[in-house]
Amino acid sequence: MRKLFKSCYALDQKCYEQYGLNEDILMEHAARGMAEYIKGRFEEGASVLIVSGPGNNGADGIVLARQLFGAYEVHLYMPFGVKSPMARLQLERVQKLGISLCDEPKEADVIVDALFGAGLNRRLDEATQQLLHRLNALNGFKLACDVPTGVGSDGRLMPFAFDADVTITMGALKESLYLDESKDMVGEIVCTDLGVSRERYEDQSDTFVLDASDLQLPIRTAASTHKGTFGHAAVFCGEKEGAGIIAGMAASRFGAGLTTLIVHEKVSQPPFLMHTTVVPSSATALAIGMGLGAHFDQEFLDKYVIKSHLPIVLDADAFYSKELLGILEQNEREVVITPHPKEFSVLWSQINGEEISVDEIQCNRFEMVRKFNARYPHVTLLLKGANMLIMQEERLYINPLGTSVLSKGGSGDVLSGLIAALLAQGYTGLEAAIQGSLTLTLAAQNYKGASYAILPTDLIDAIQYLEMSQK
Ligand SMILES: NC(=O)C1=CN([C@@H]2O[C@H](COP(=O)(O)OP(=O)(O)OC[C@H]3O[C@@H](n4cnc5c(N)ncnc54)[C@H](OP(=O)(O)O)[C@@H]3O)[C@@H](O)[C@H]2O)[C@@H](O)CC1
Ligand SMILES: Nc1ncnc2c1ncn2[C@@H]1O[C@H](COP(=O)(O)OP(=O)(O)O)[C@@H](O)[C@H]1O
Repeated sequence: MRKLFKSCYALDQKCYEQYGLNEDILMEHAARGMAEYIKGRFEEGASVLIVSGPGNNGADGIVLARQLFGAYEVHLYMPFGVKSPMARLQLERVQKLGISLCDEPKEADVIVDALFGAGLNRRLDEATQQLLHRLNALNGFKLACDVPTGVGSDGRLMPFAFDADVTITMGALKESLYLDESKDMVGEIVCTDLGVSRERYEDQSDTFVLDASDLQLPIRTAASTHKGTFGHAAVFCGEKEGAGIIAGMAASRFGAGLTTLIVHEKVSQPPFLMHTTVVPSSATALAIGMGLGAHFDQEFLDKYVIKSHLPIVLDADAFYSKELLGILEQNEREVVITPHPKEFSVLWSQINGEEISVDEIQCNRFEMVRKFNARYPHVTLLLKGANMLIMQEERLYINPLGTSVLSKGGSGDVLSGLIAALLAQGYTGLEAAIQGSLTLTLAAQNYKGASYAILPTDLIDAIQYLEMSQK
């Protein structure tokens, strides 16, 4: 897993004050990171259009032009002139080298966006939007310097943004690159160092990006075991019984020794799942909310869910029930909640009486998750989305490994089942949420069918092969 930062301003300051570096050195390395990437992908002689803005993001682009000039066919386009002292200095240097500016953007093998980076501080005007439109329409490979123009430092997408194939980000990873809204624009994210190693550049952080290598499957190592060794997941099956059945199948596939569906009446579950009308005394974890509706009366929920001490996953319809949300106050219990943004909006209104739209949540995903955590630090919140956010006790993890393959009814039910399986096997809420989410996304990546075709059962099937694909 890698550290993530809101902004790199303080980290740059540390380079100046503690390591005696200066802007010039940092910039030279920023550009070198981009140059190395281009050299690794494109033969000498390839054409590179660099579109530079007036600030230090533009200055990075000008330095790149200098570093590539001679070996590559460099076109430097600077539609807004220079404003920052570093941009002015870098422009003087390239002019001495004989690089002249071009009058308009033109097709090239590589298109570099160095218009605005971390300093974007207001809406892009019409002319800049038009320019981005033109750049996005070019066929060349698109590289964004630090942050694609149009992705604000708070992660909000302007009406228009550069559509990068790769973003070479400077020094450390930034939160703005990992908002759902940015996911289509940033492309691959590559972090380059700025003259000191990543370890020396970065400070403490309580925010992390998860990698595939963080996956730890519930692999069985002991030999003298029986099914009770691996816990008993009890999954509530409500009005839409399919949701509970999918979650139960995922729980069984992910290693719960036993899985029981809690039902009112017989459901058409697969033969390896049991069903009962009460929670079995051997249960070690509960999952409730998927397709629940108003299936169980309050007395039943009170007895078997709210007054239970068992670790629990709350999902979907659970967020519409003030009584079930009372579980959030149970400080001694392992509680994982897995809302998607609409459910988070409902949850927020239930716990705070404050209405917040899905759009507002999506623009402020990190902030909203942190606000929730400030109130319920012991609860593990997993906010679903293109990049899932997971937070407990002031530590925030982001899983960027999901794909649109997962945008299909039932994927979230699989996730609840995976988390319930791990809770049943004794994982903490945080570990269960992290590992369940990694498993869901990696199973989706391993799916070999067409991107539109997956079924929740395909995801569940893919889980059995993760162990082999990890080796
Ligand atoms: N230690 C360092 O400094 C390092 C910095 N590095 C690089 O510097 C980048 C940050 O540079 P930066 O701070 O100069 O900001 P940048 O993104 O160029 O934008 C500011 C300029 O844009 C303008 N402007 C803003 N919004 C606008 C809008 N909507 N529409 C129009 N104009 C707008 C703004 O104008 P003003 O507000 O002053 O009127 C100002 O002129 C960073 O992303 C990285 O690439 C690396 O080299 C590593 C070391
Ligand atoms: N485009 C996407 N990229 C990454 N993950 C996605 C994408 N679309 C959906 N997901 C993931 O799939 C799951 C869908 O959950 P949810 O909407 O609750 O489904 P359901 O309730 O129908 O089972 C979530 O974990 C979400 O993060």
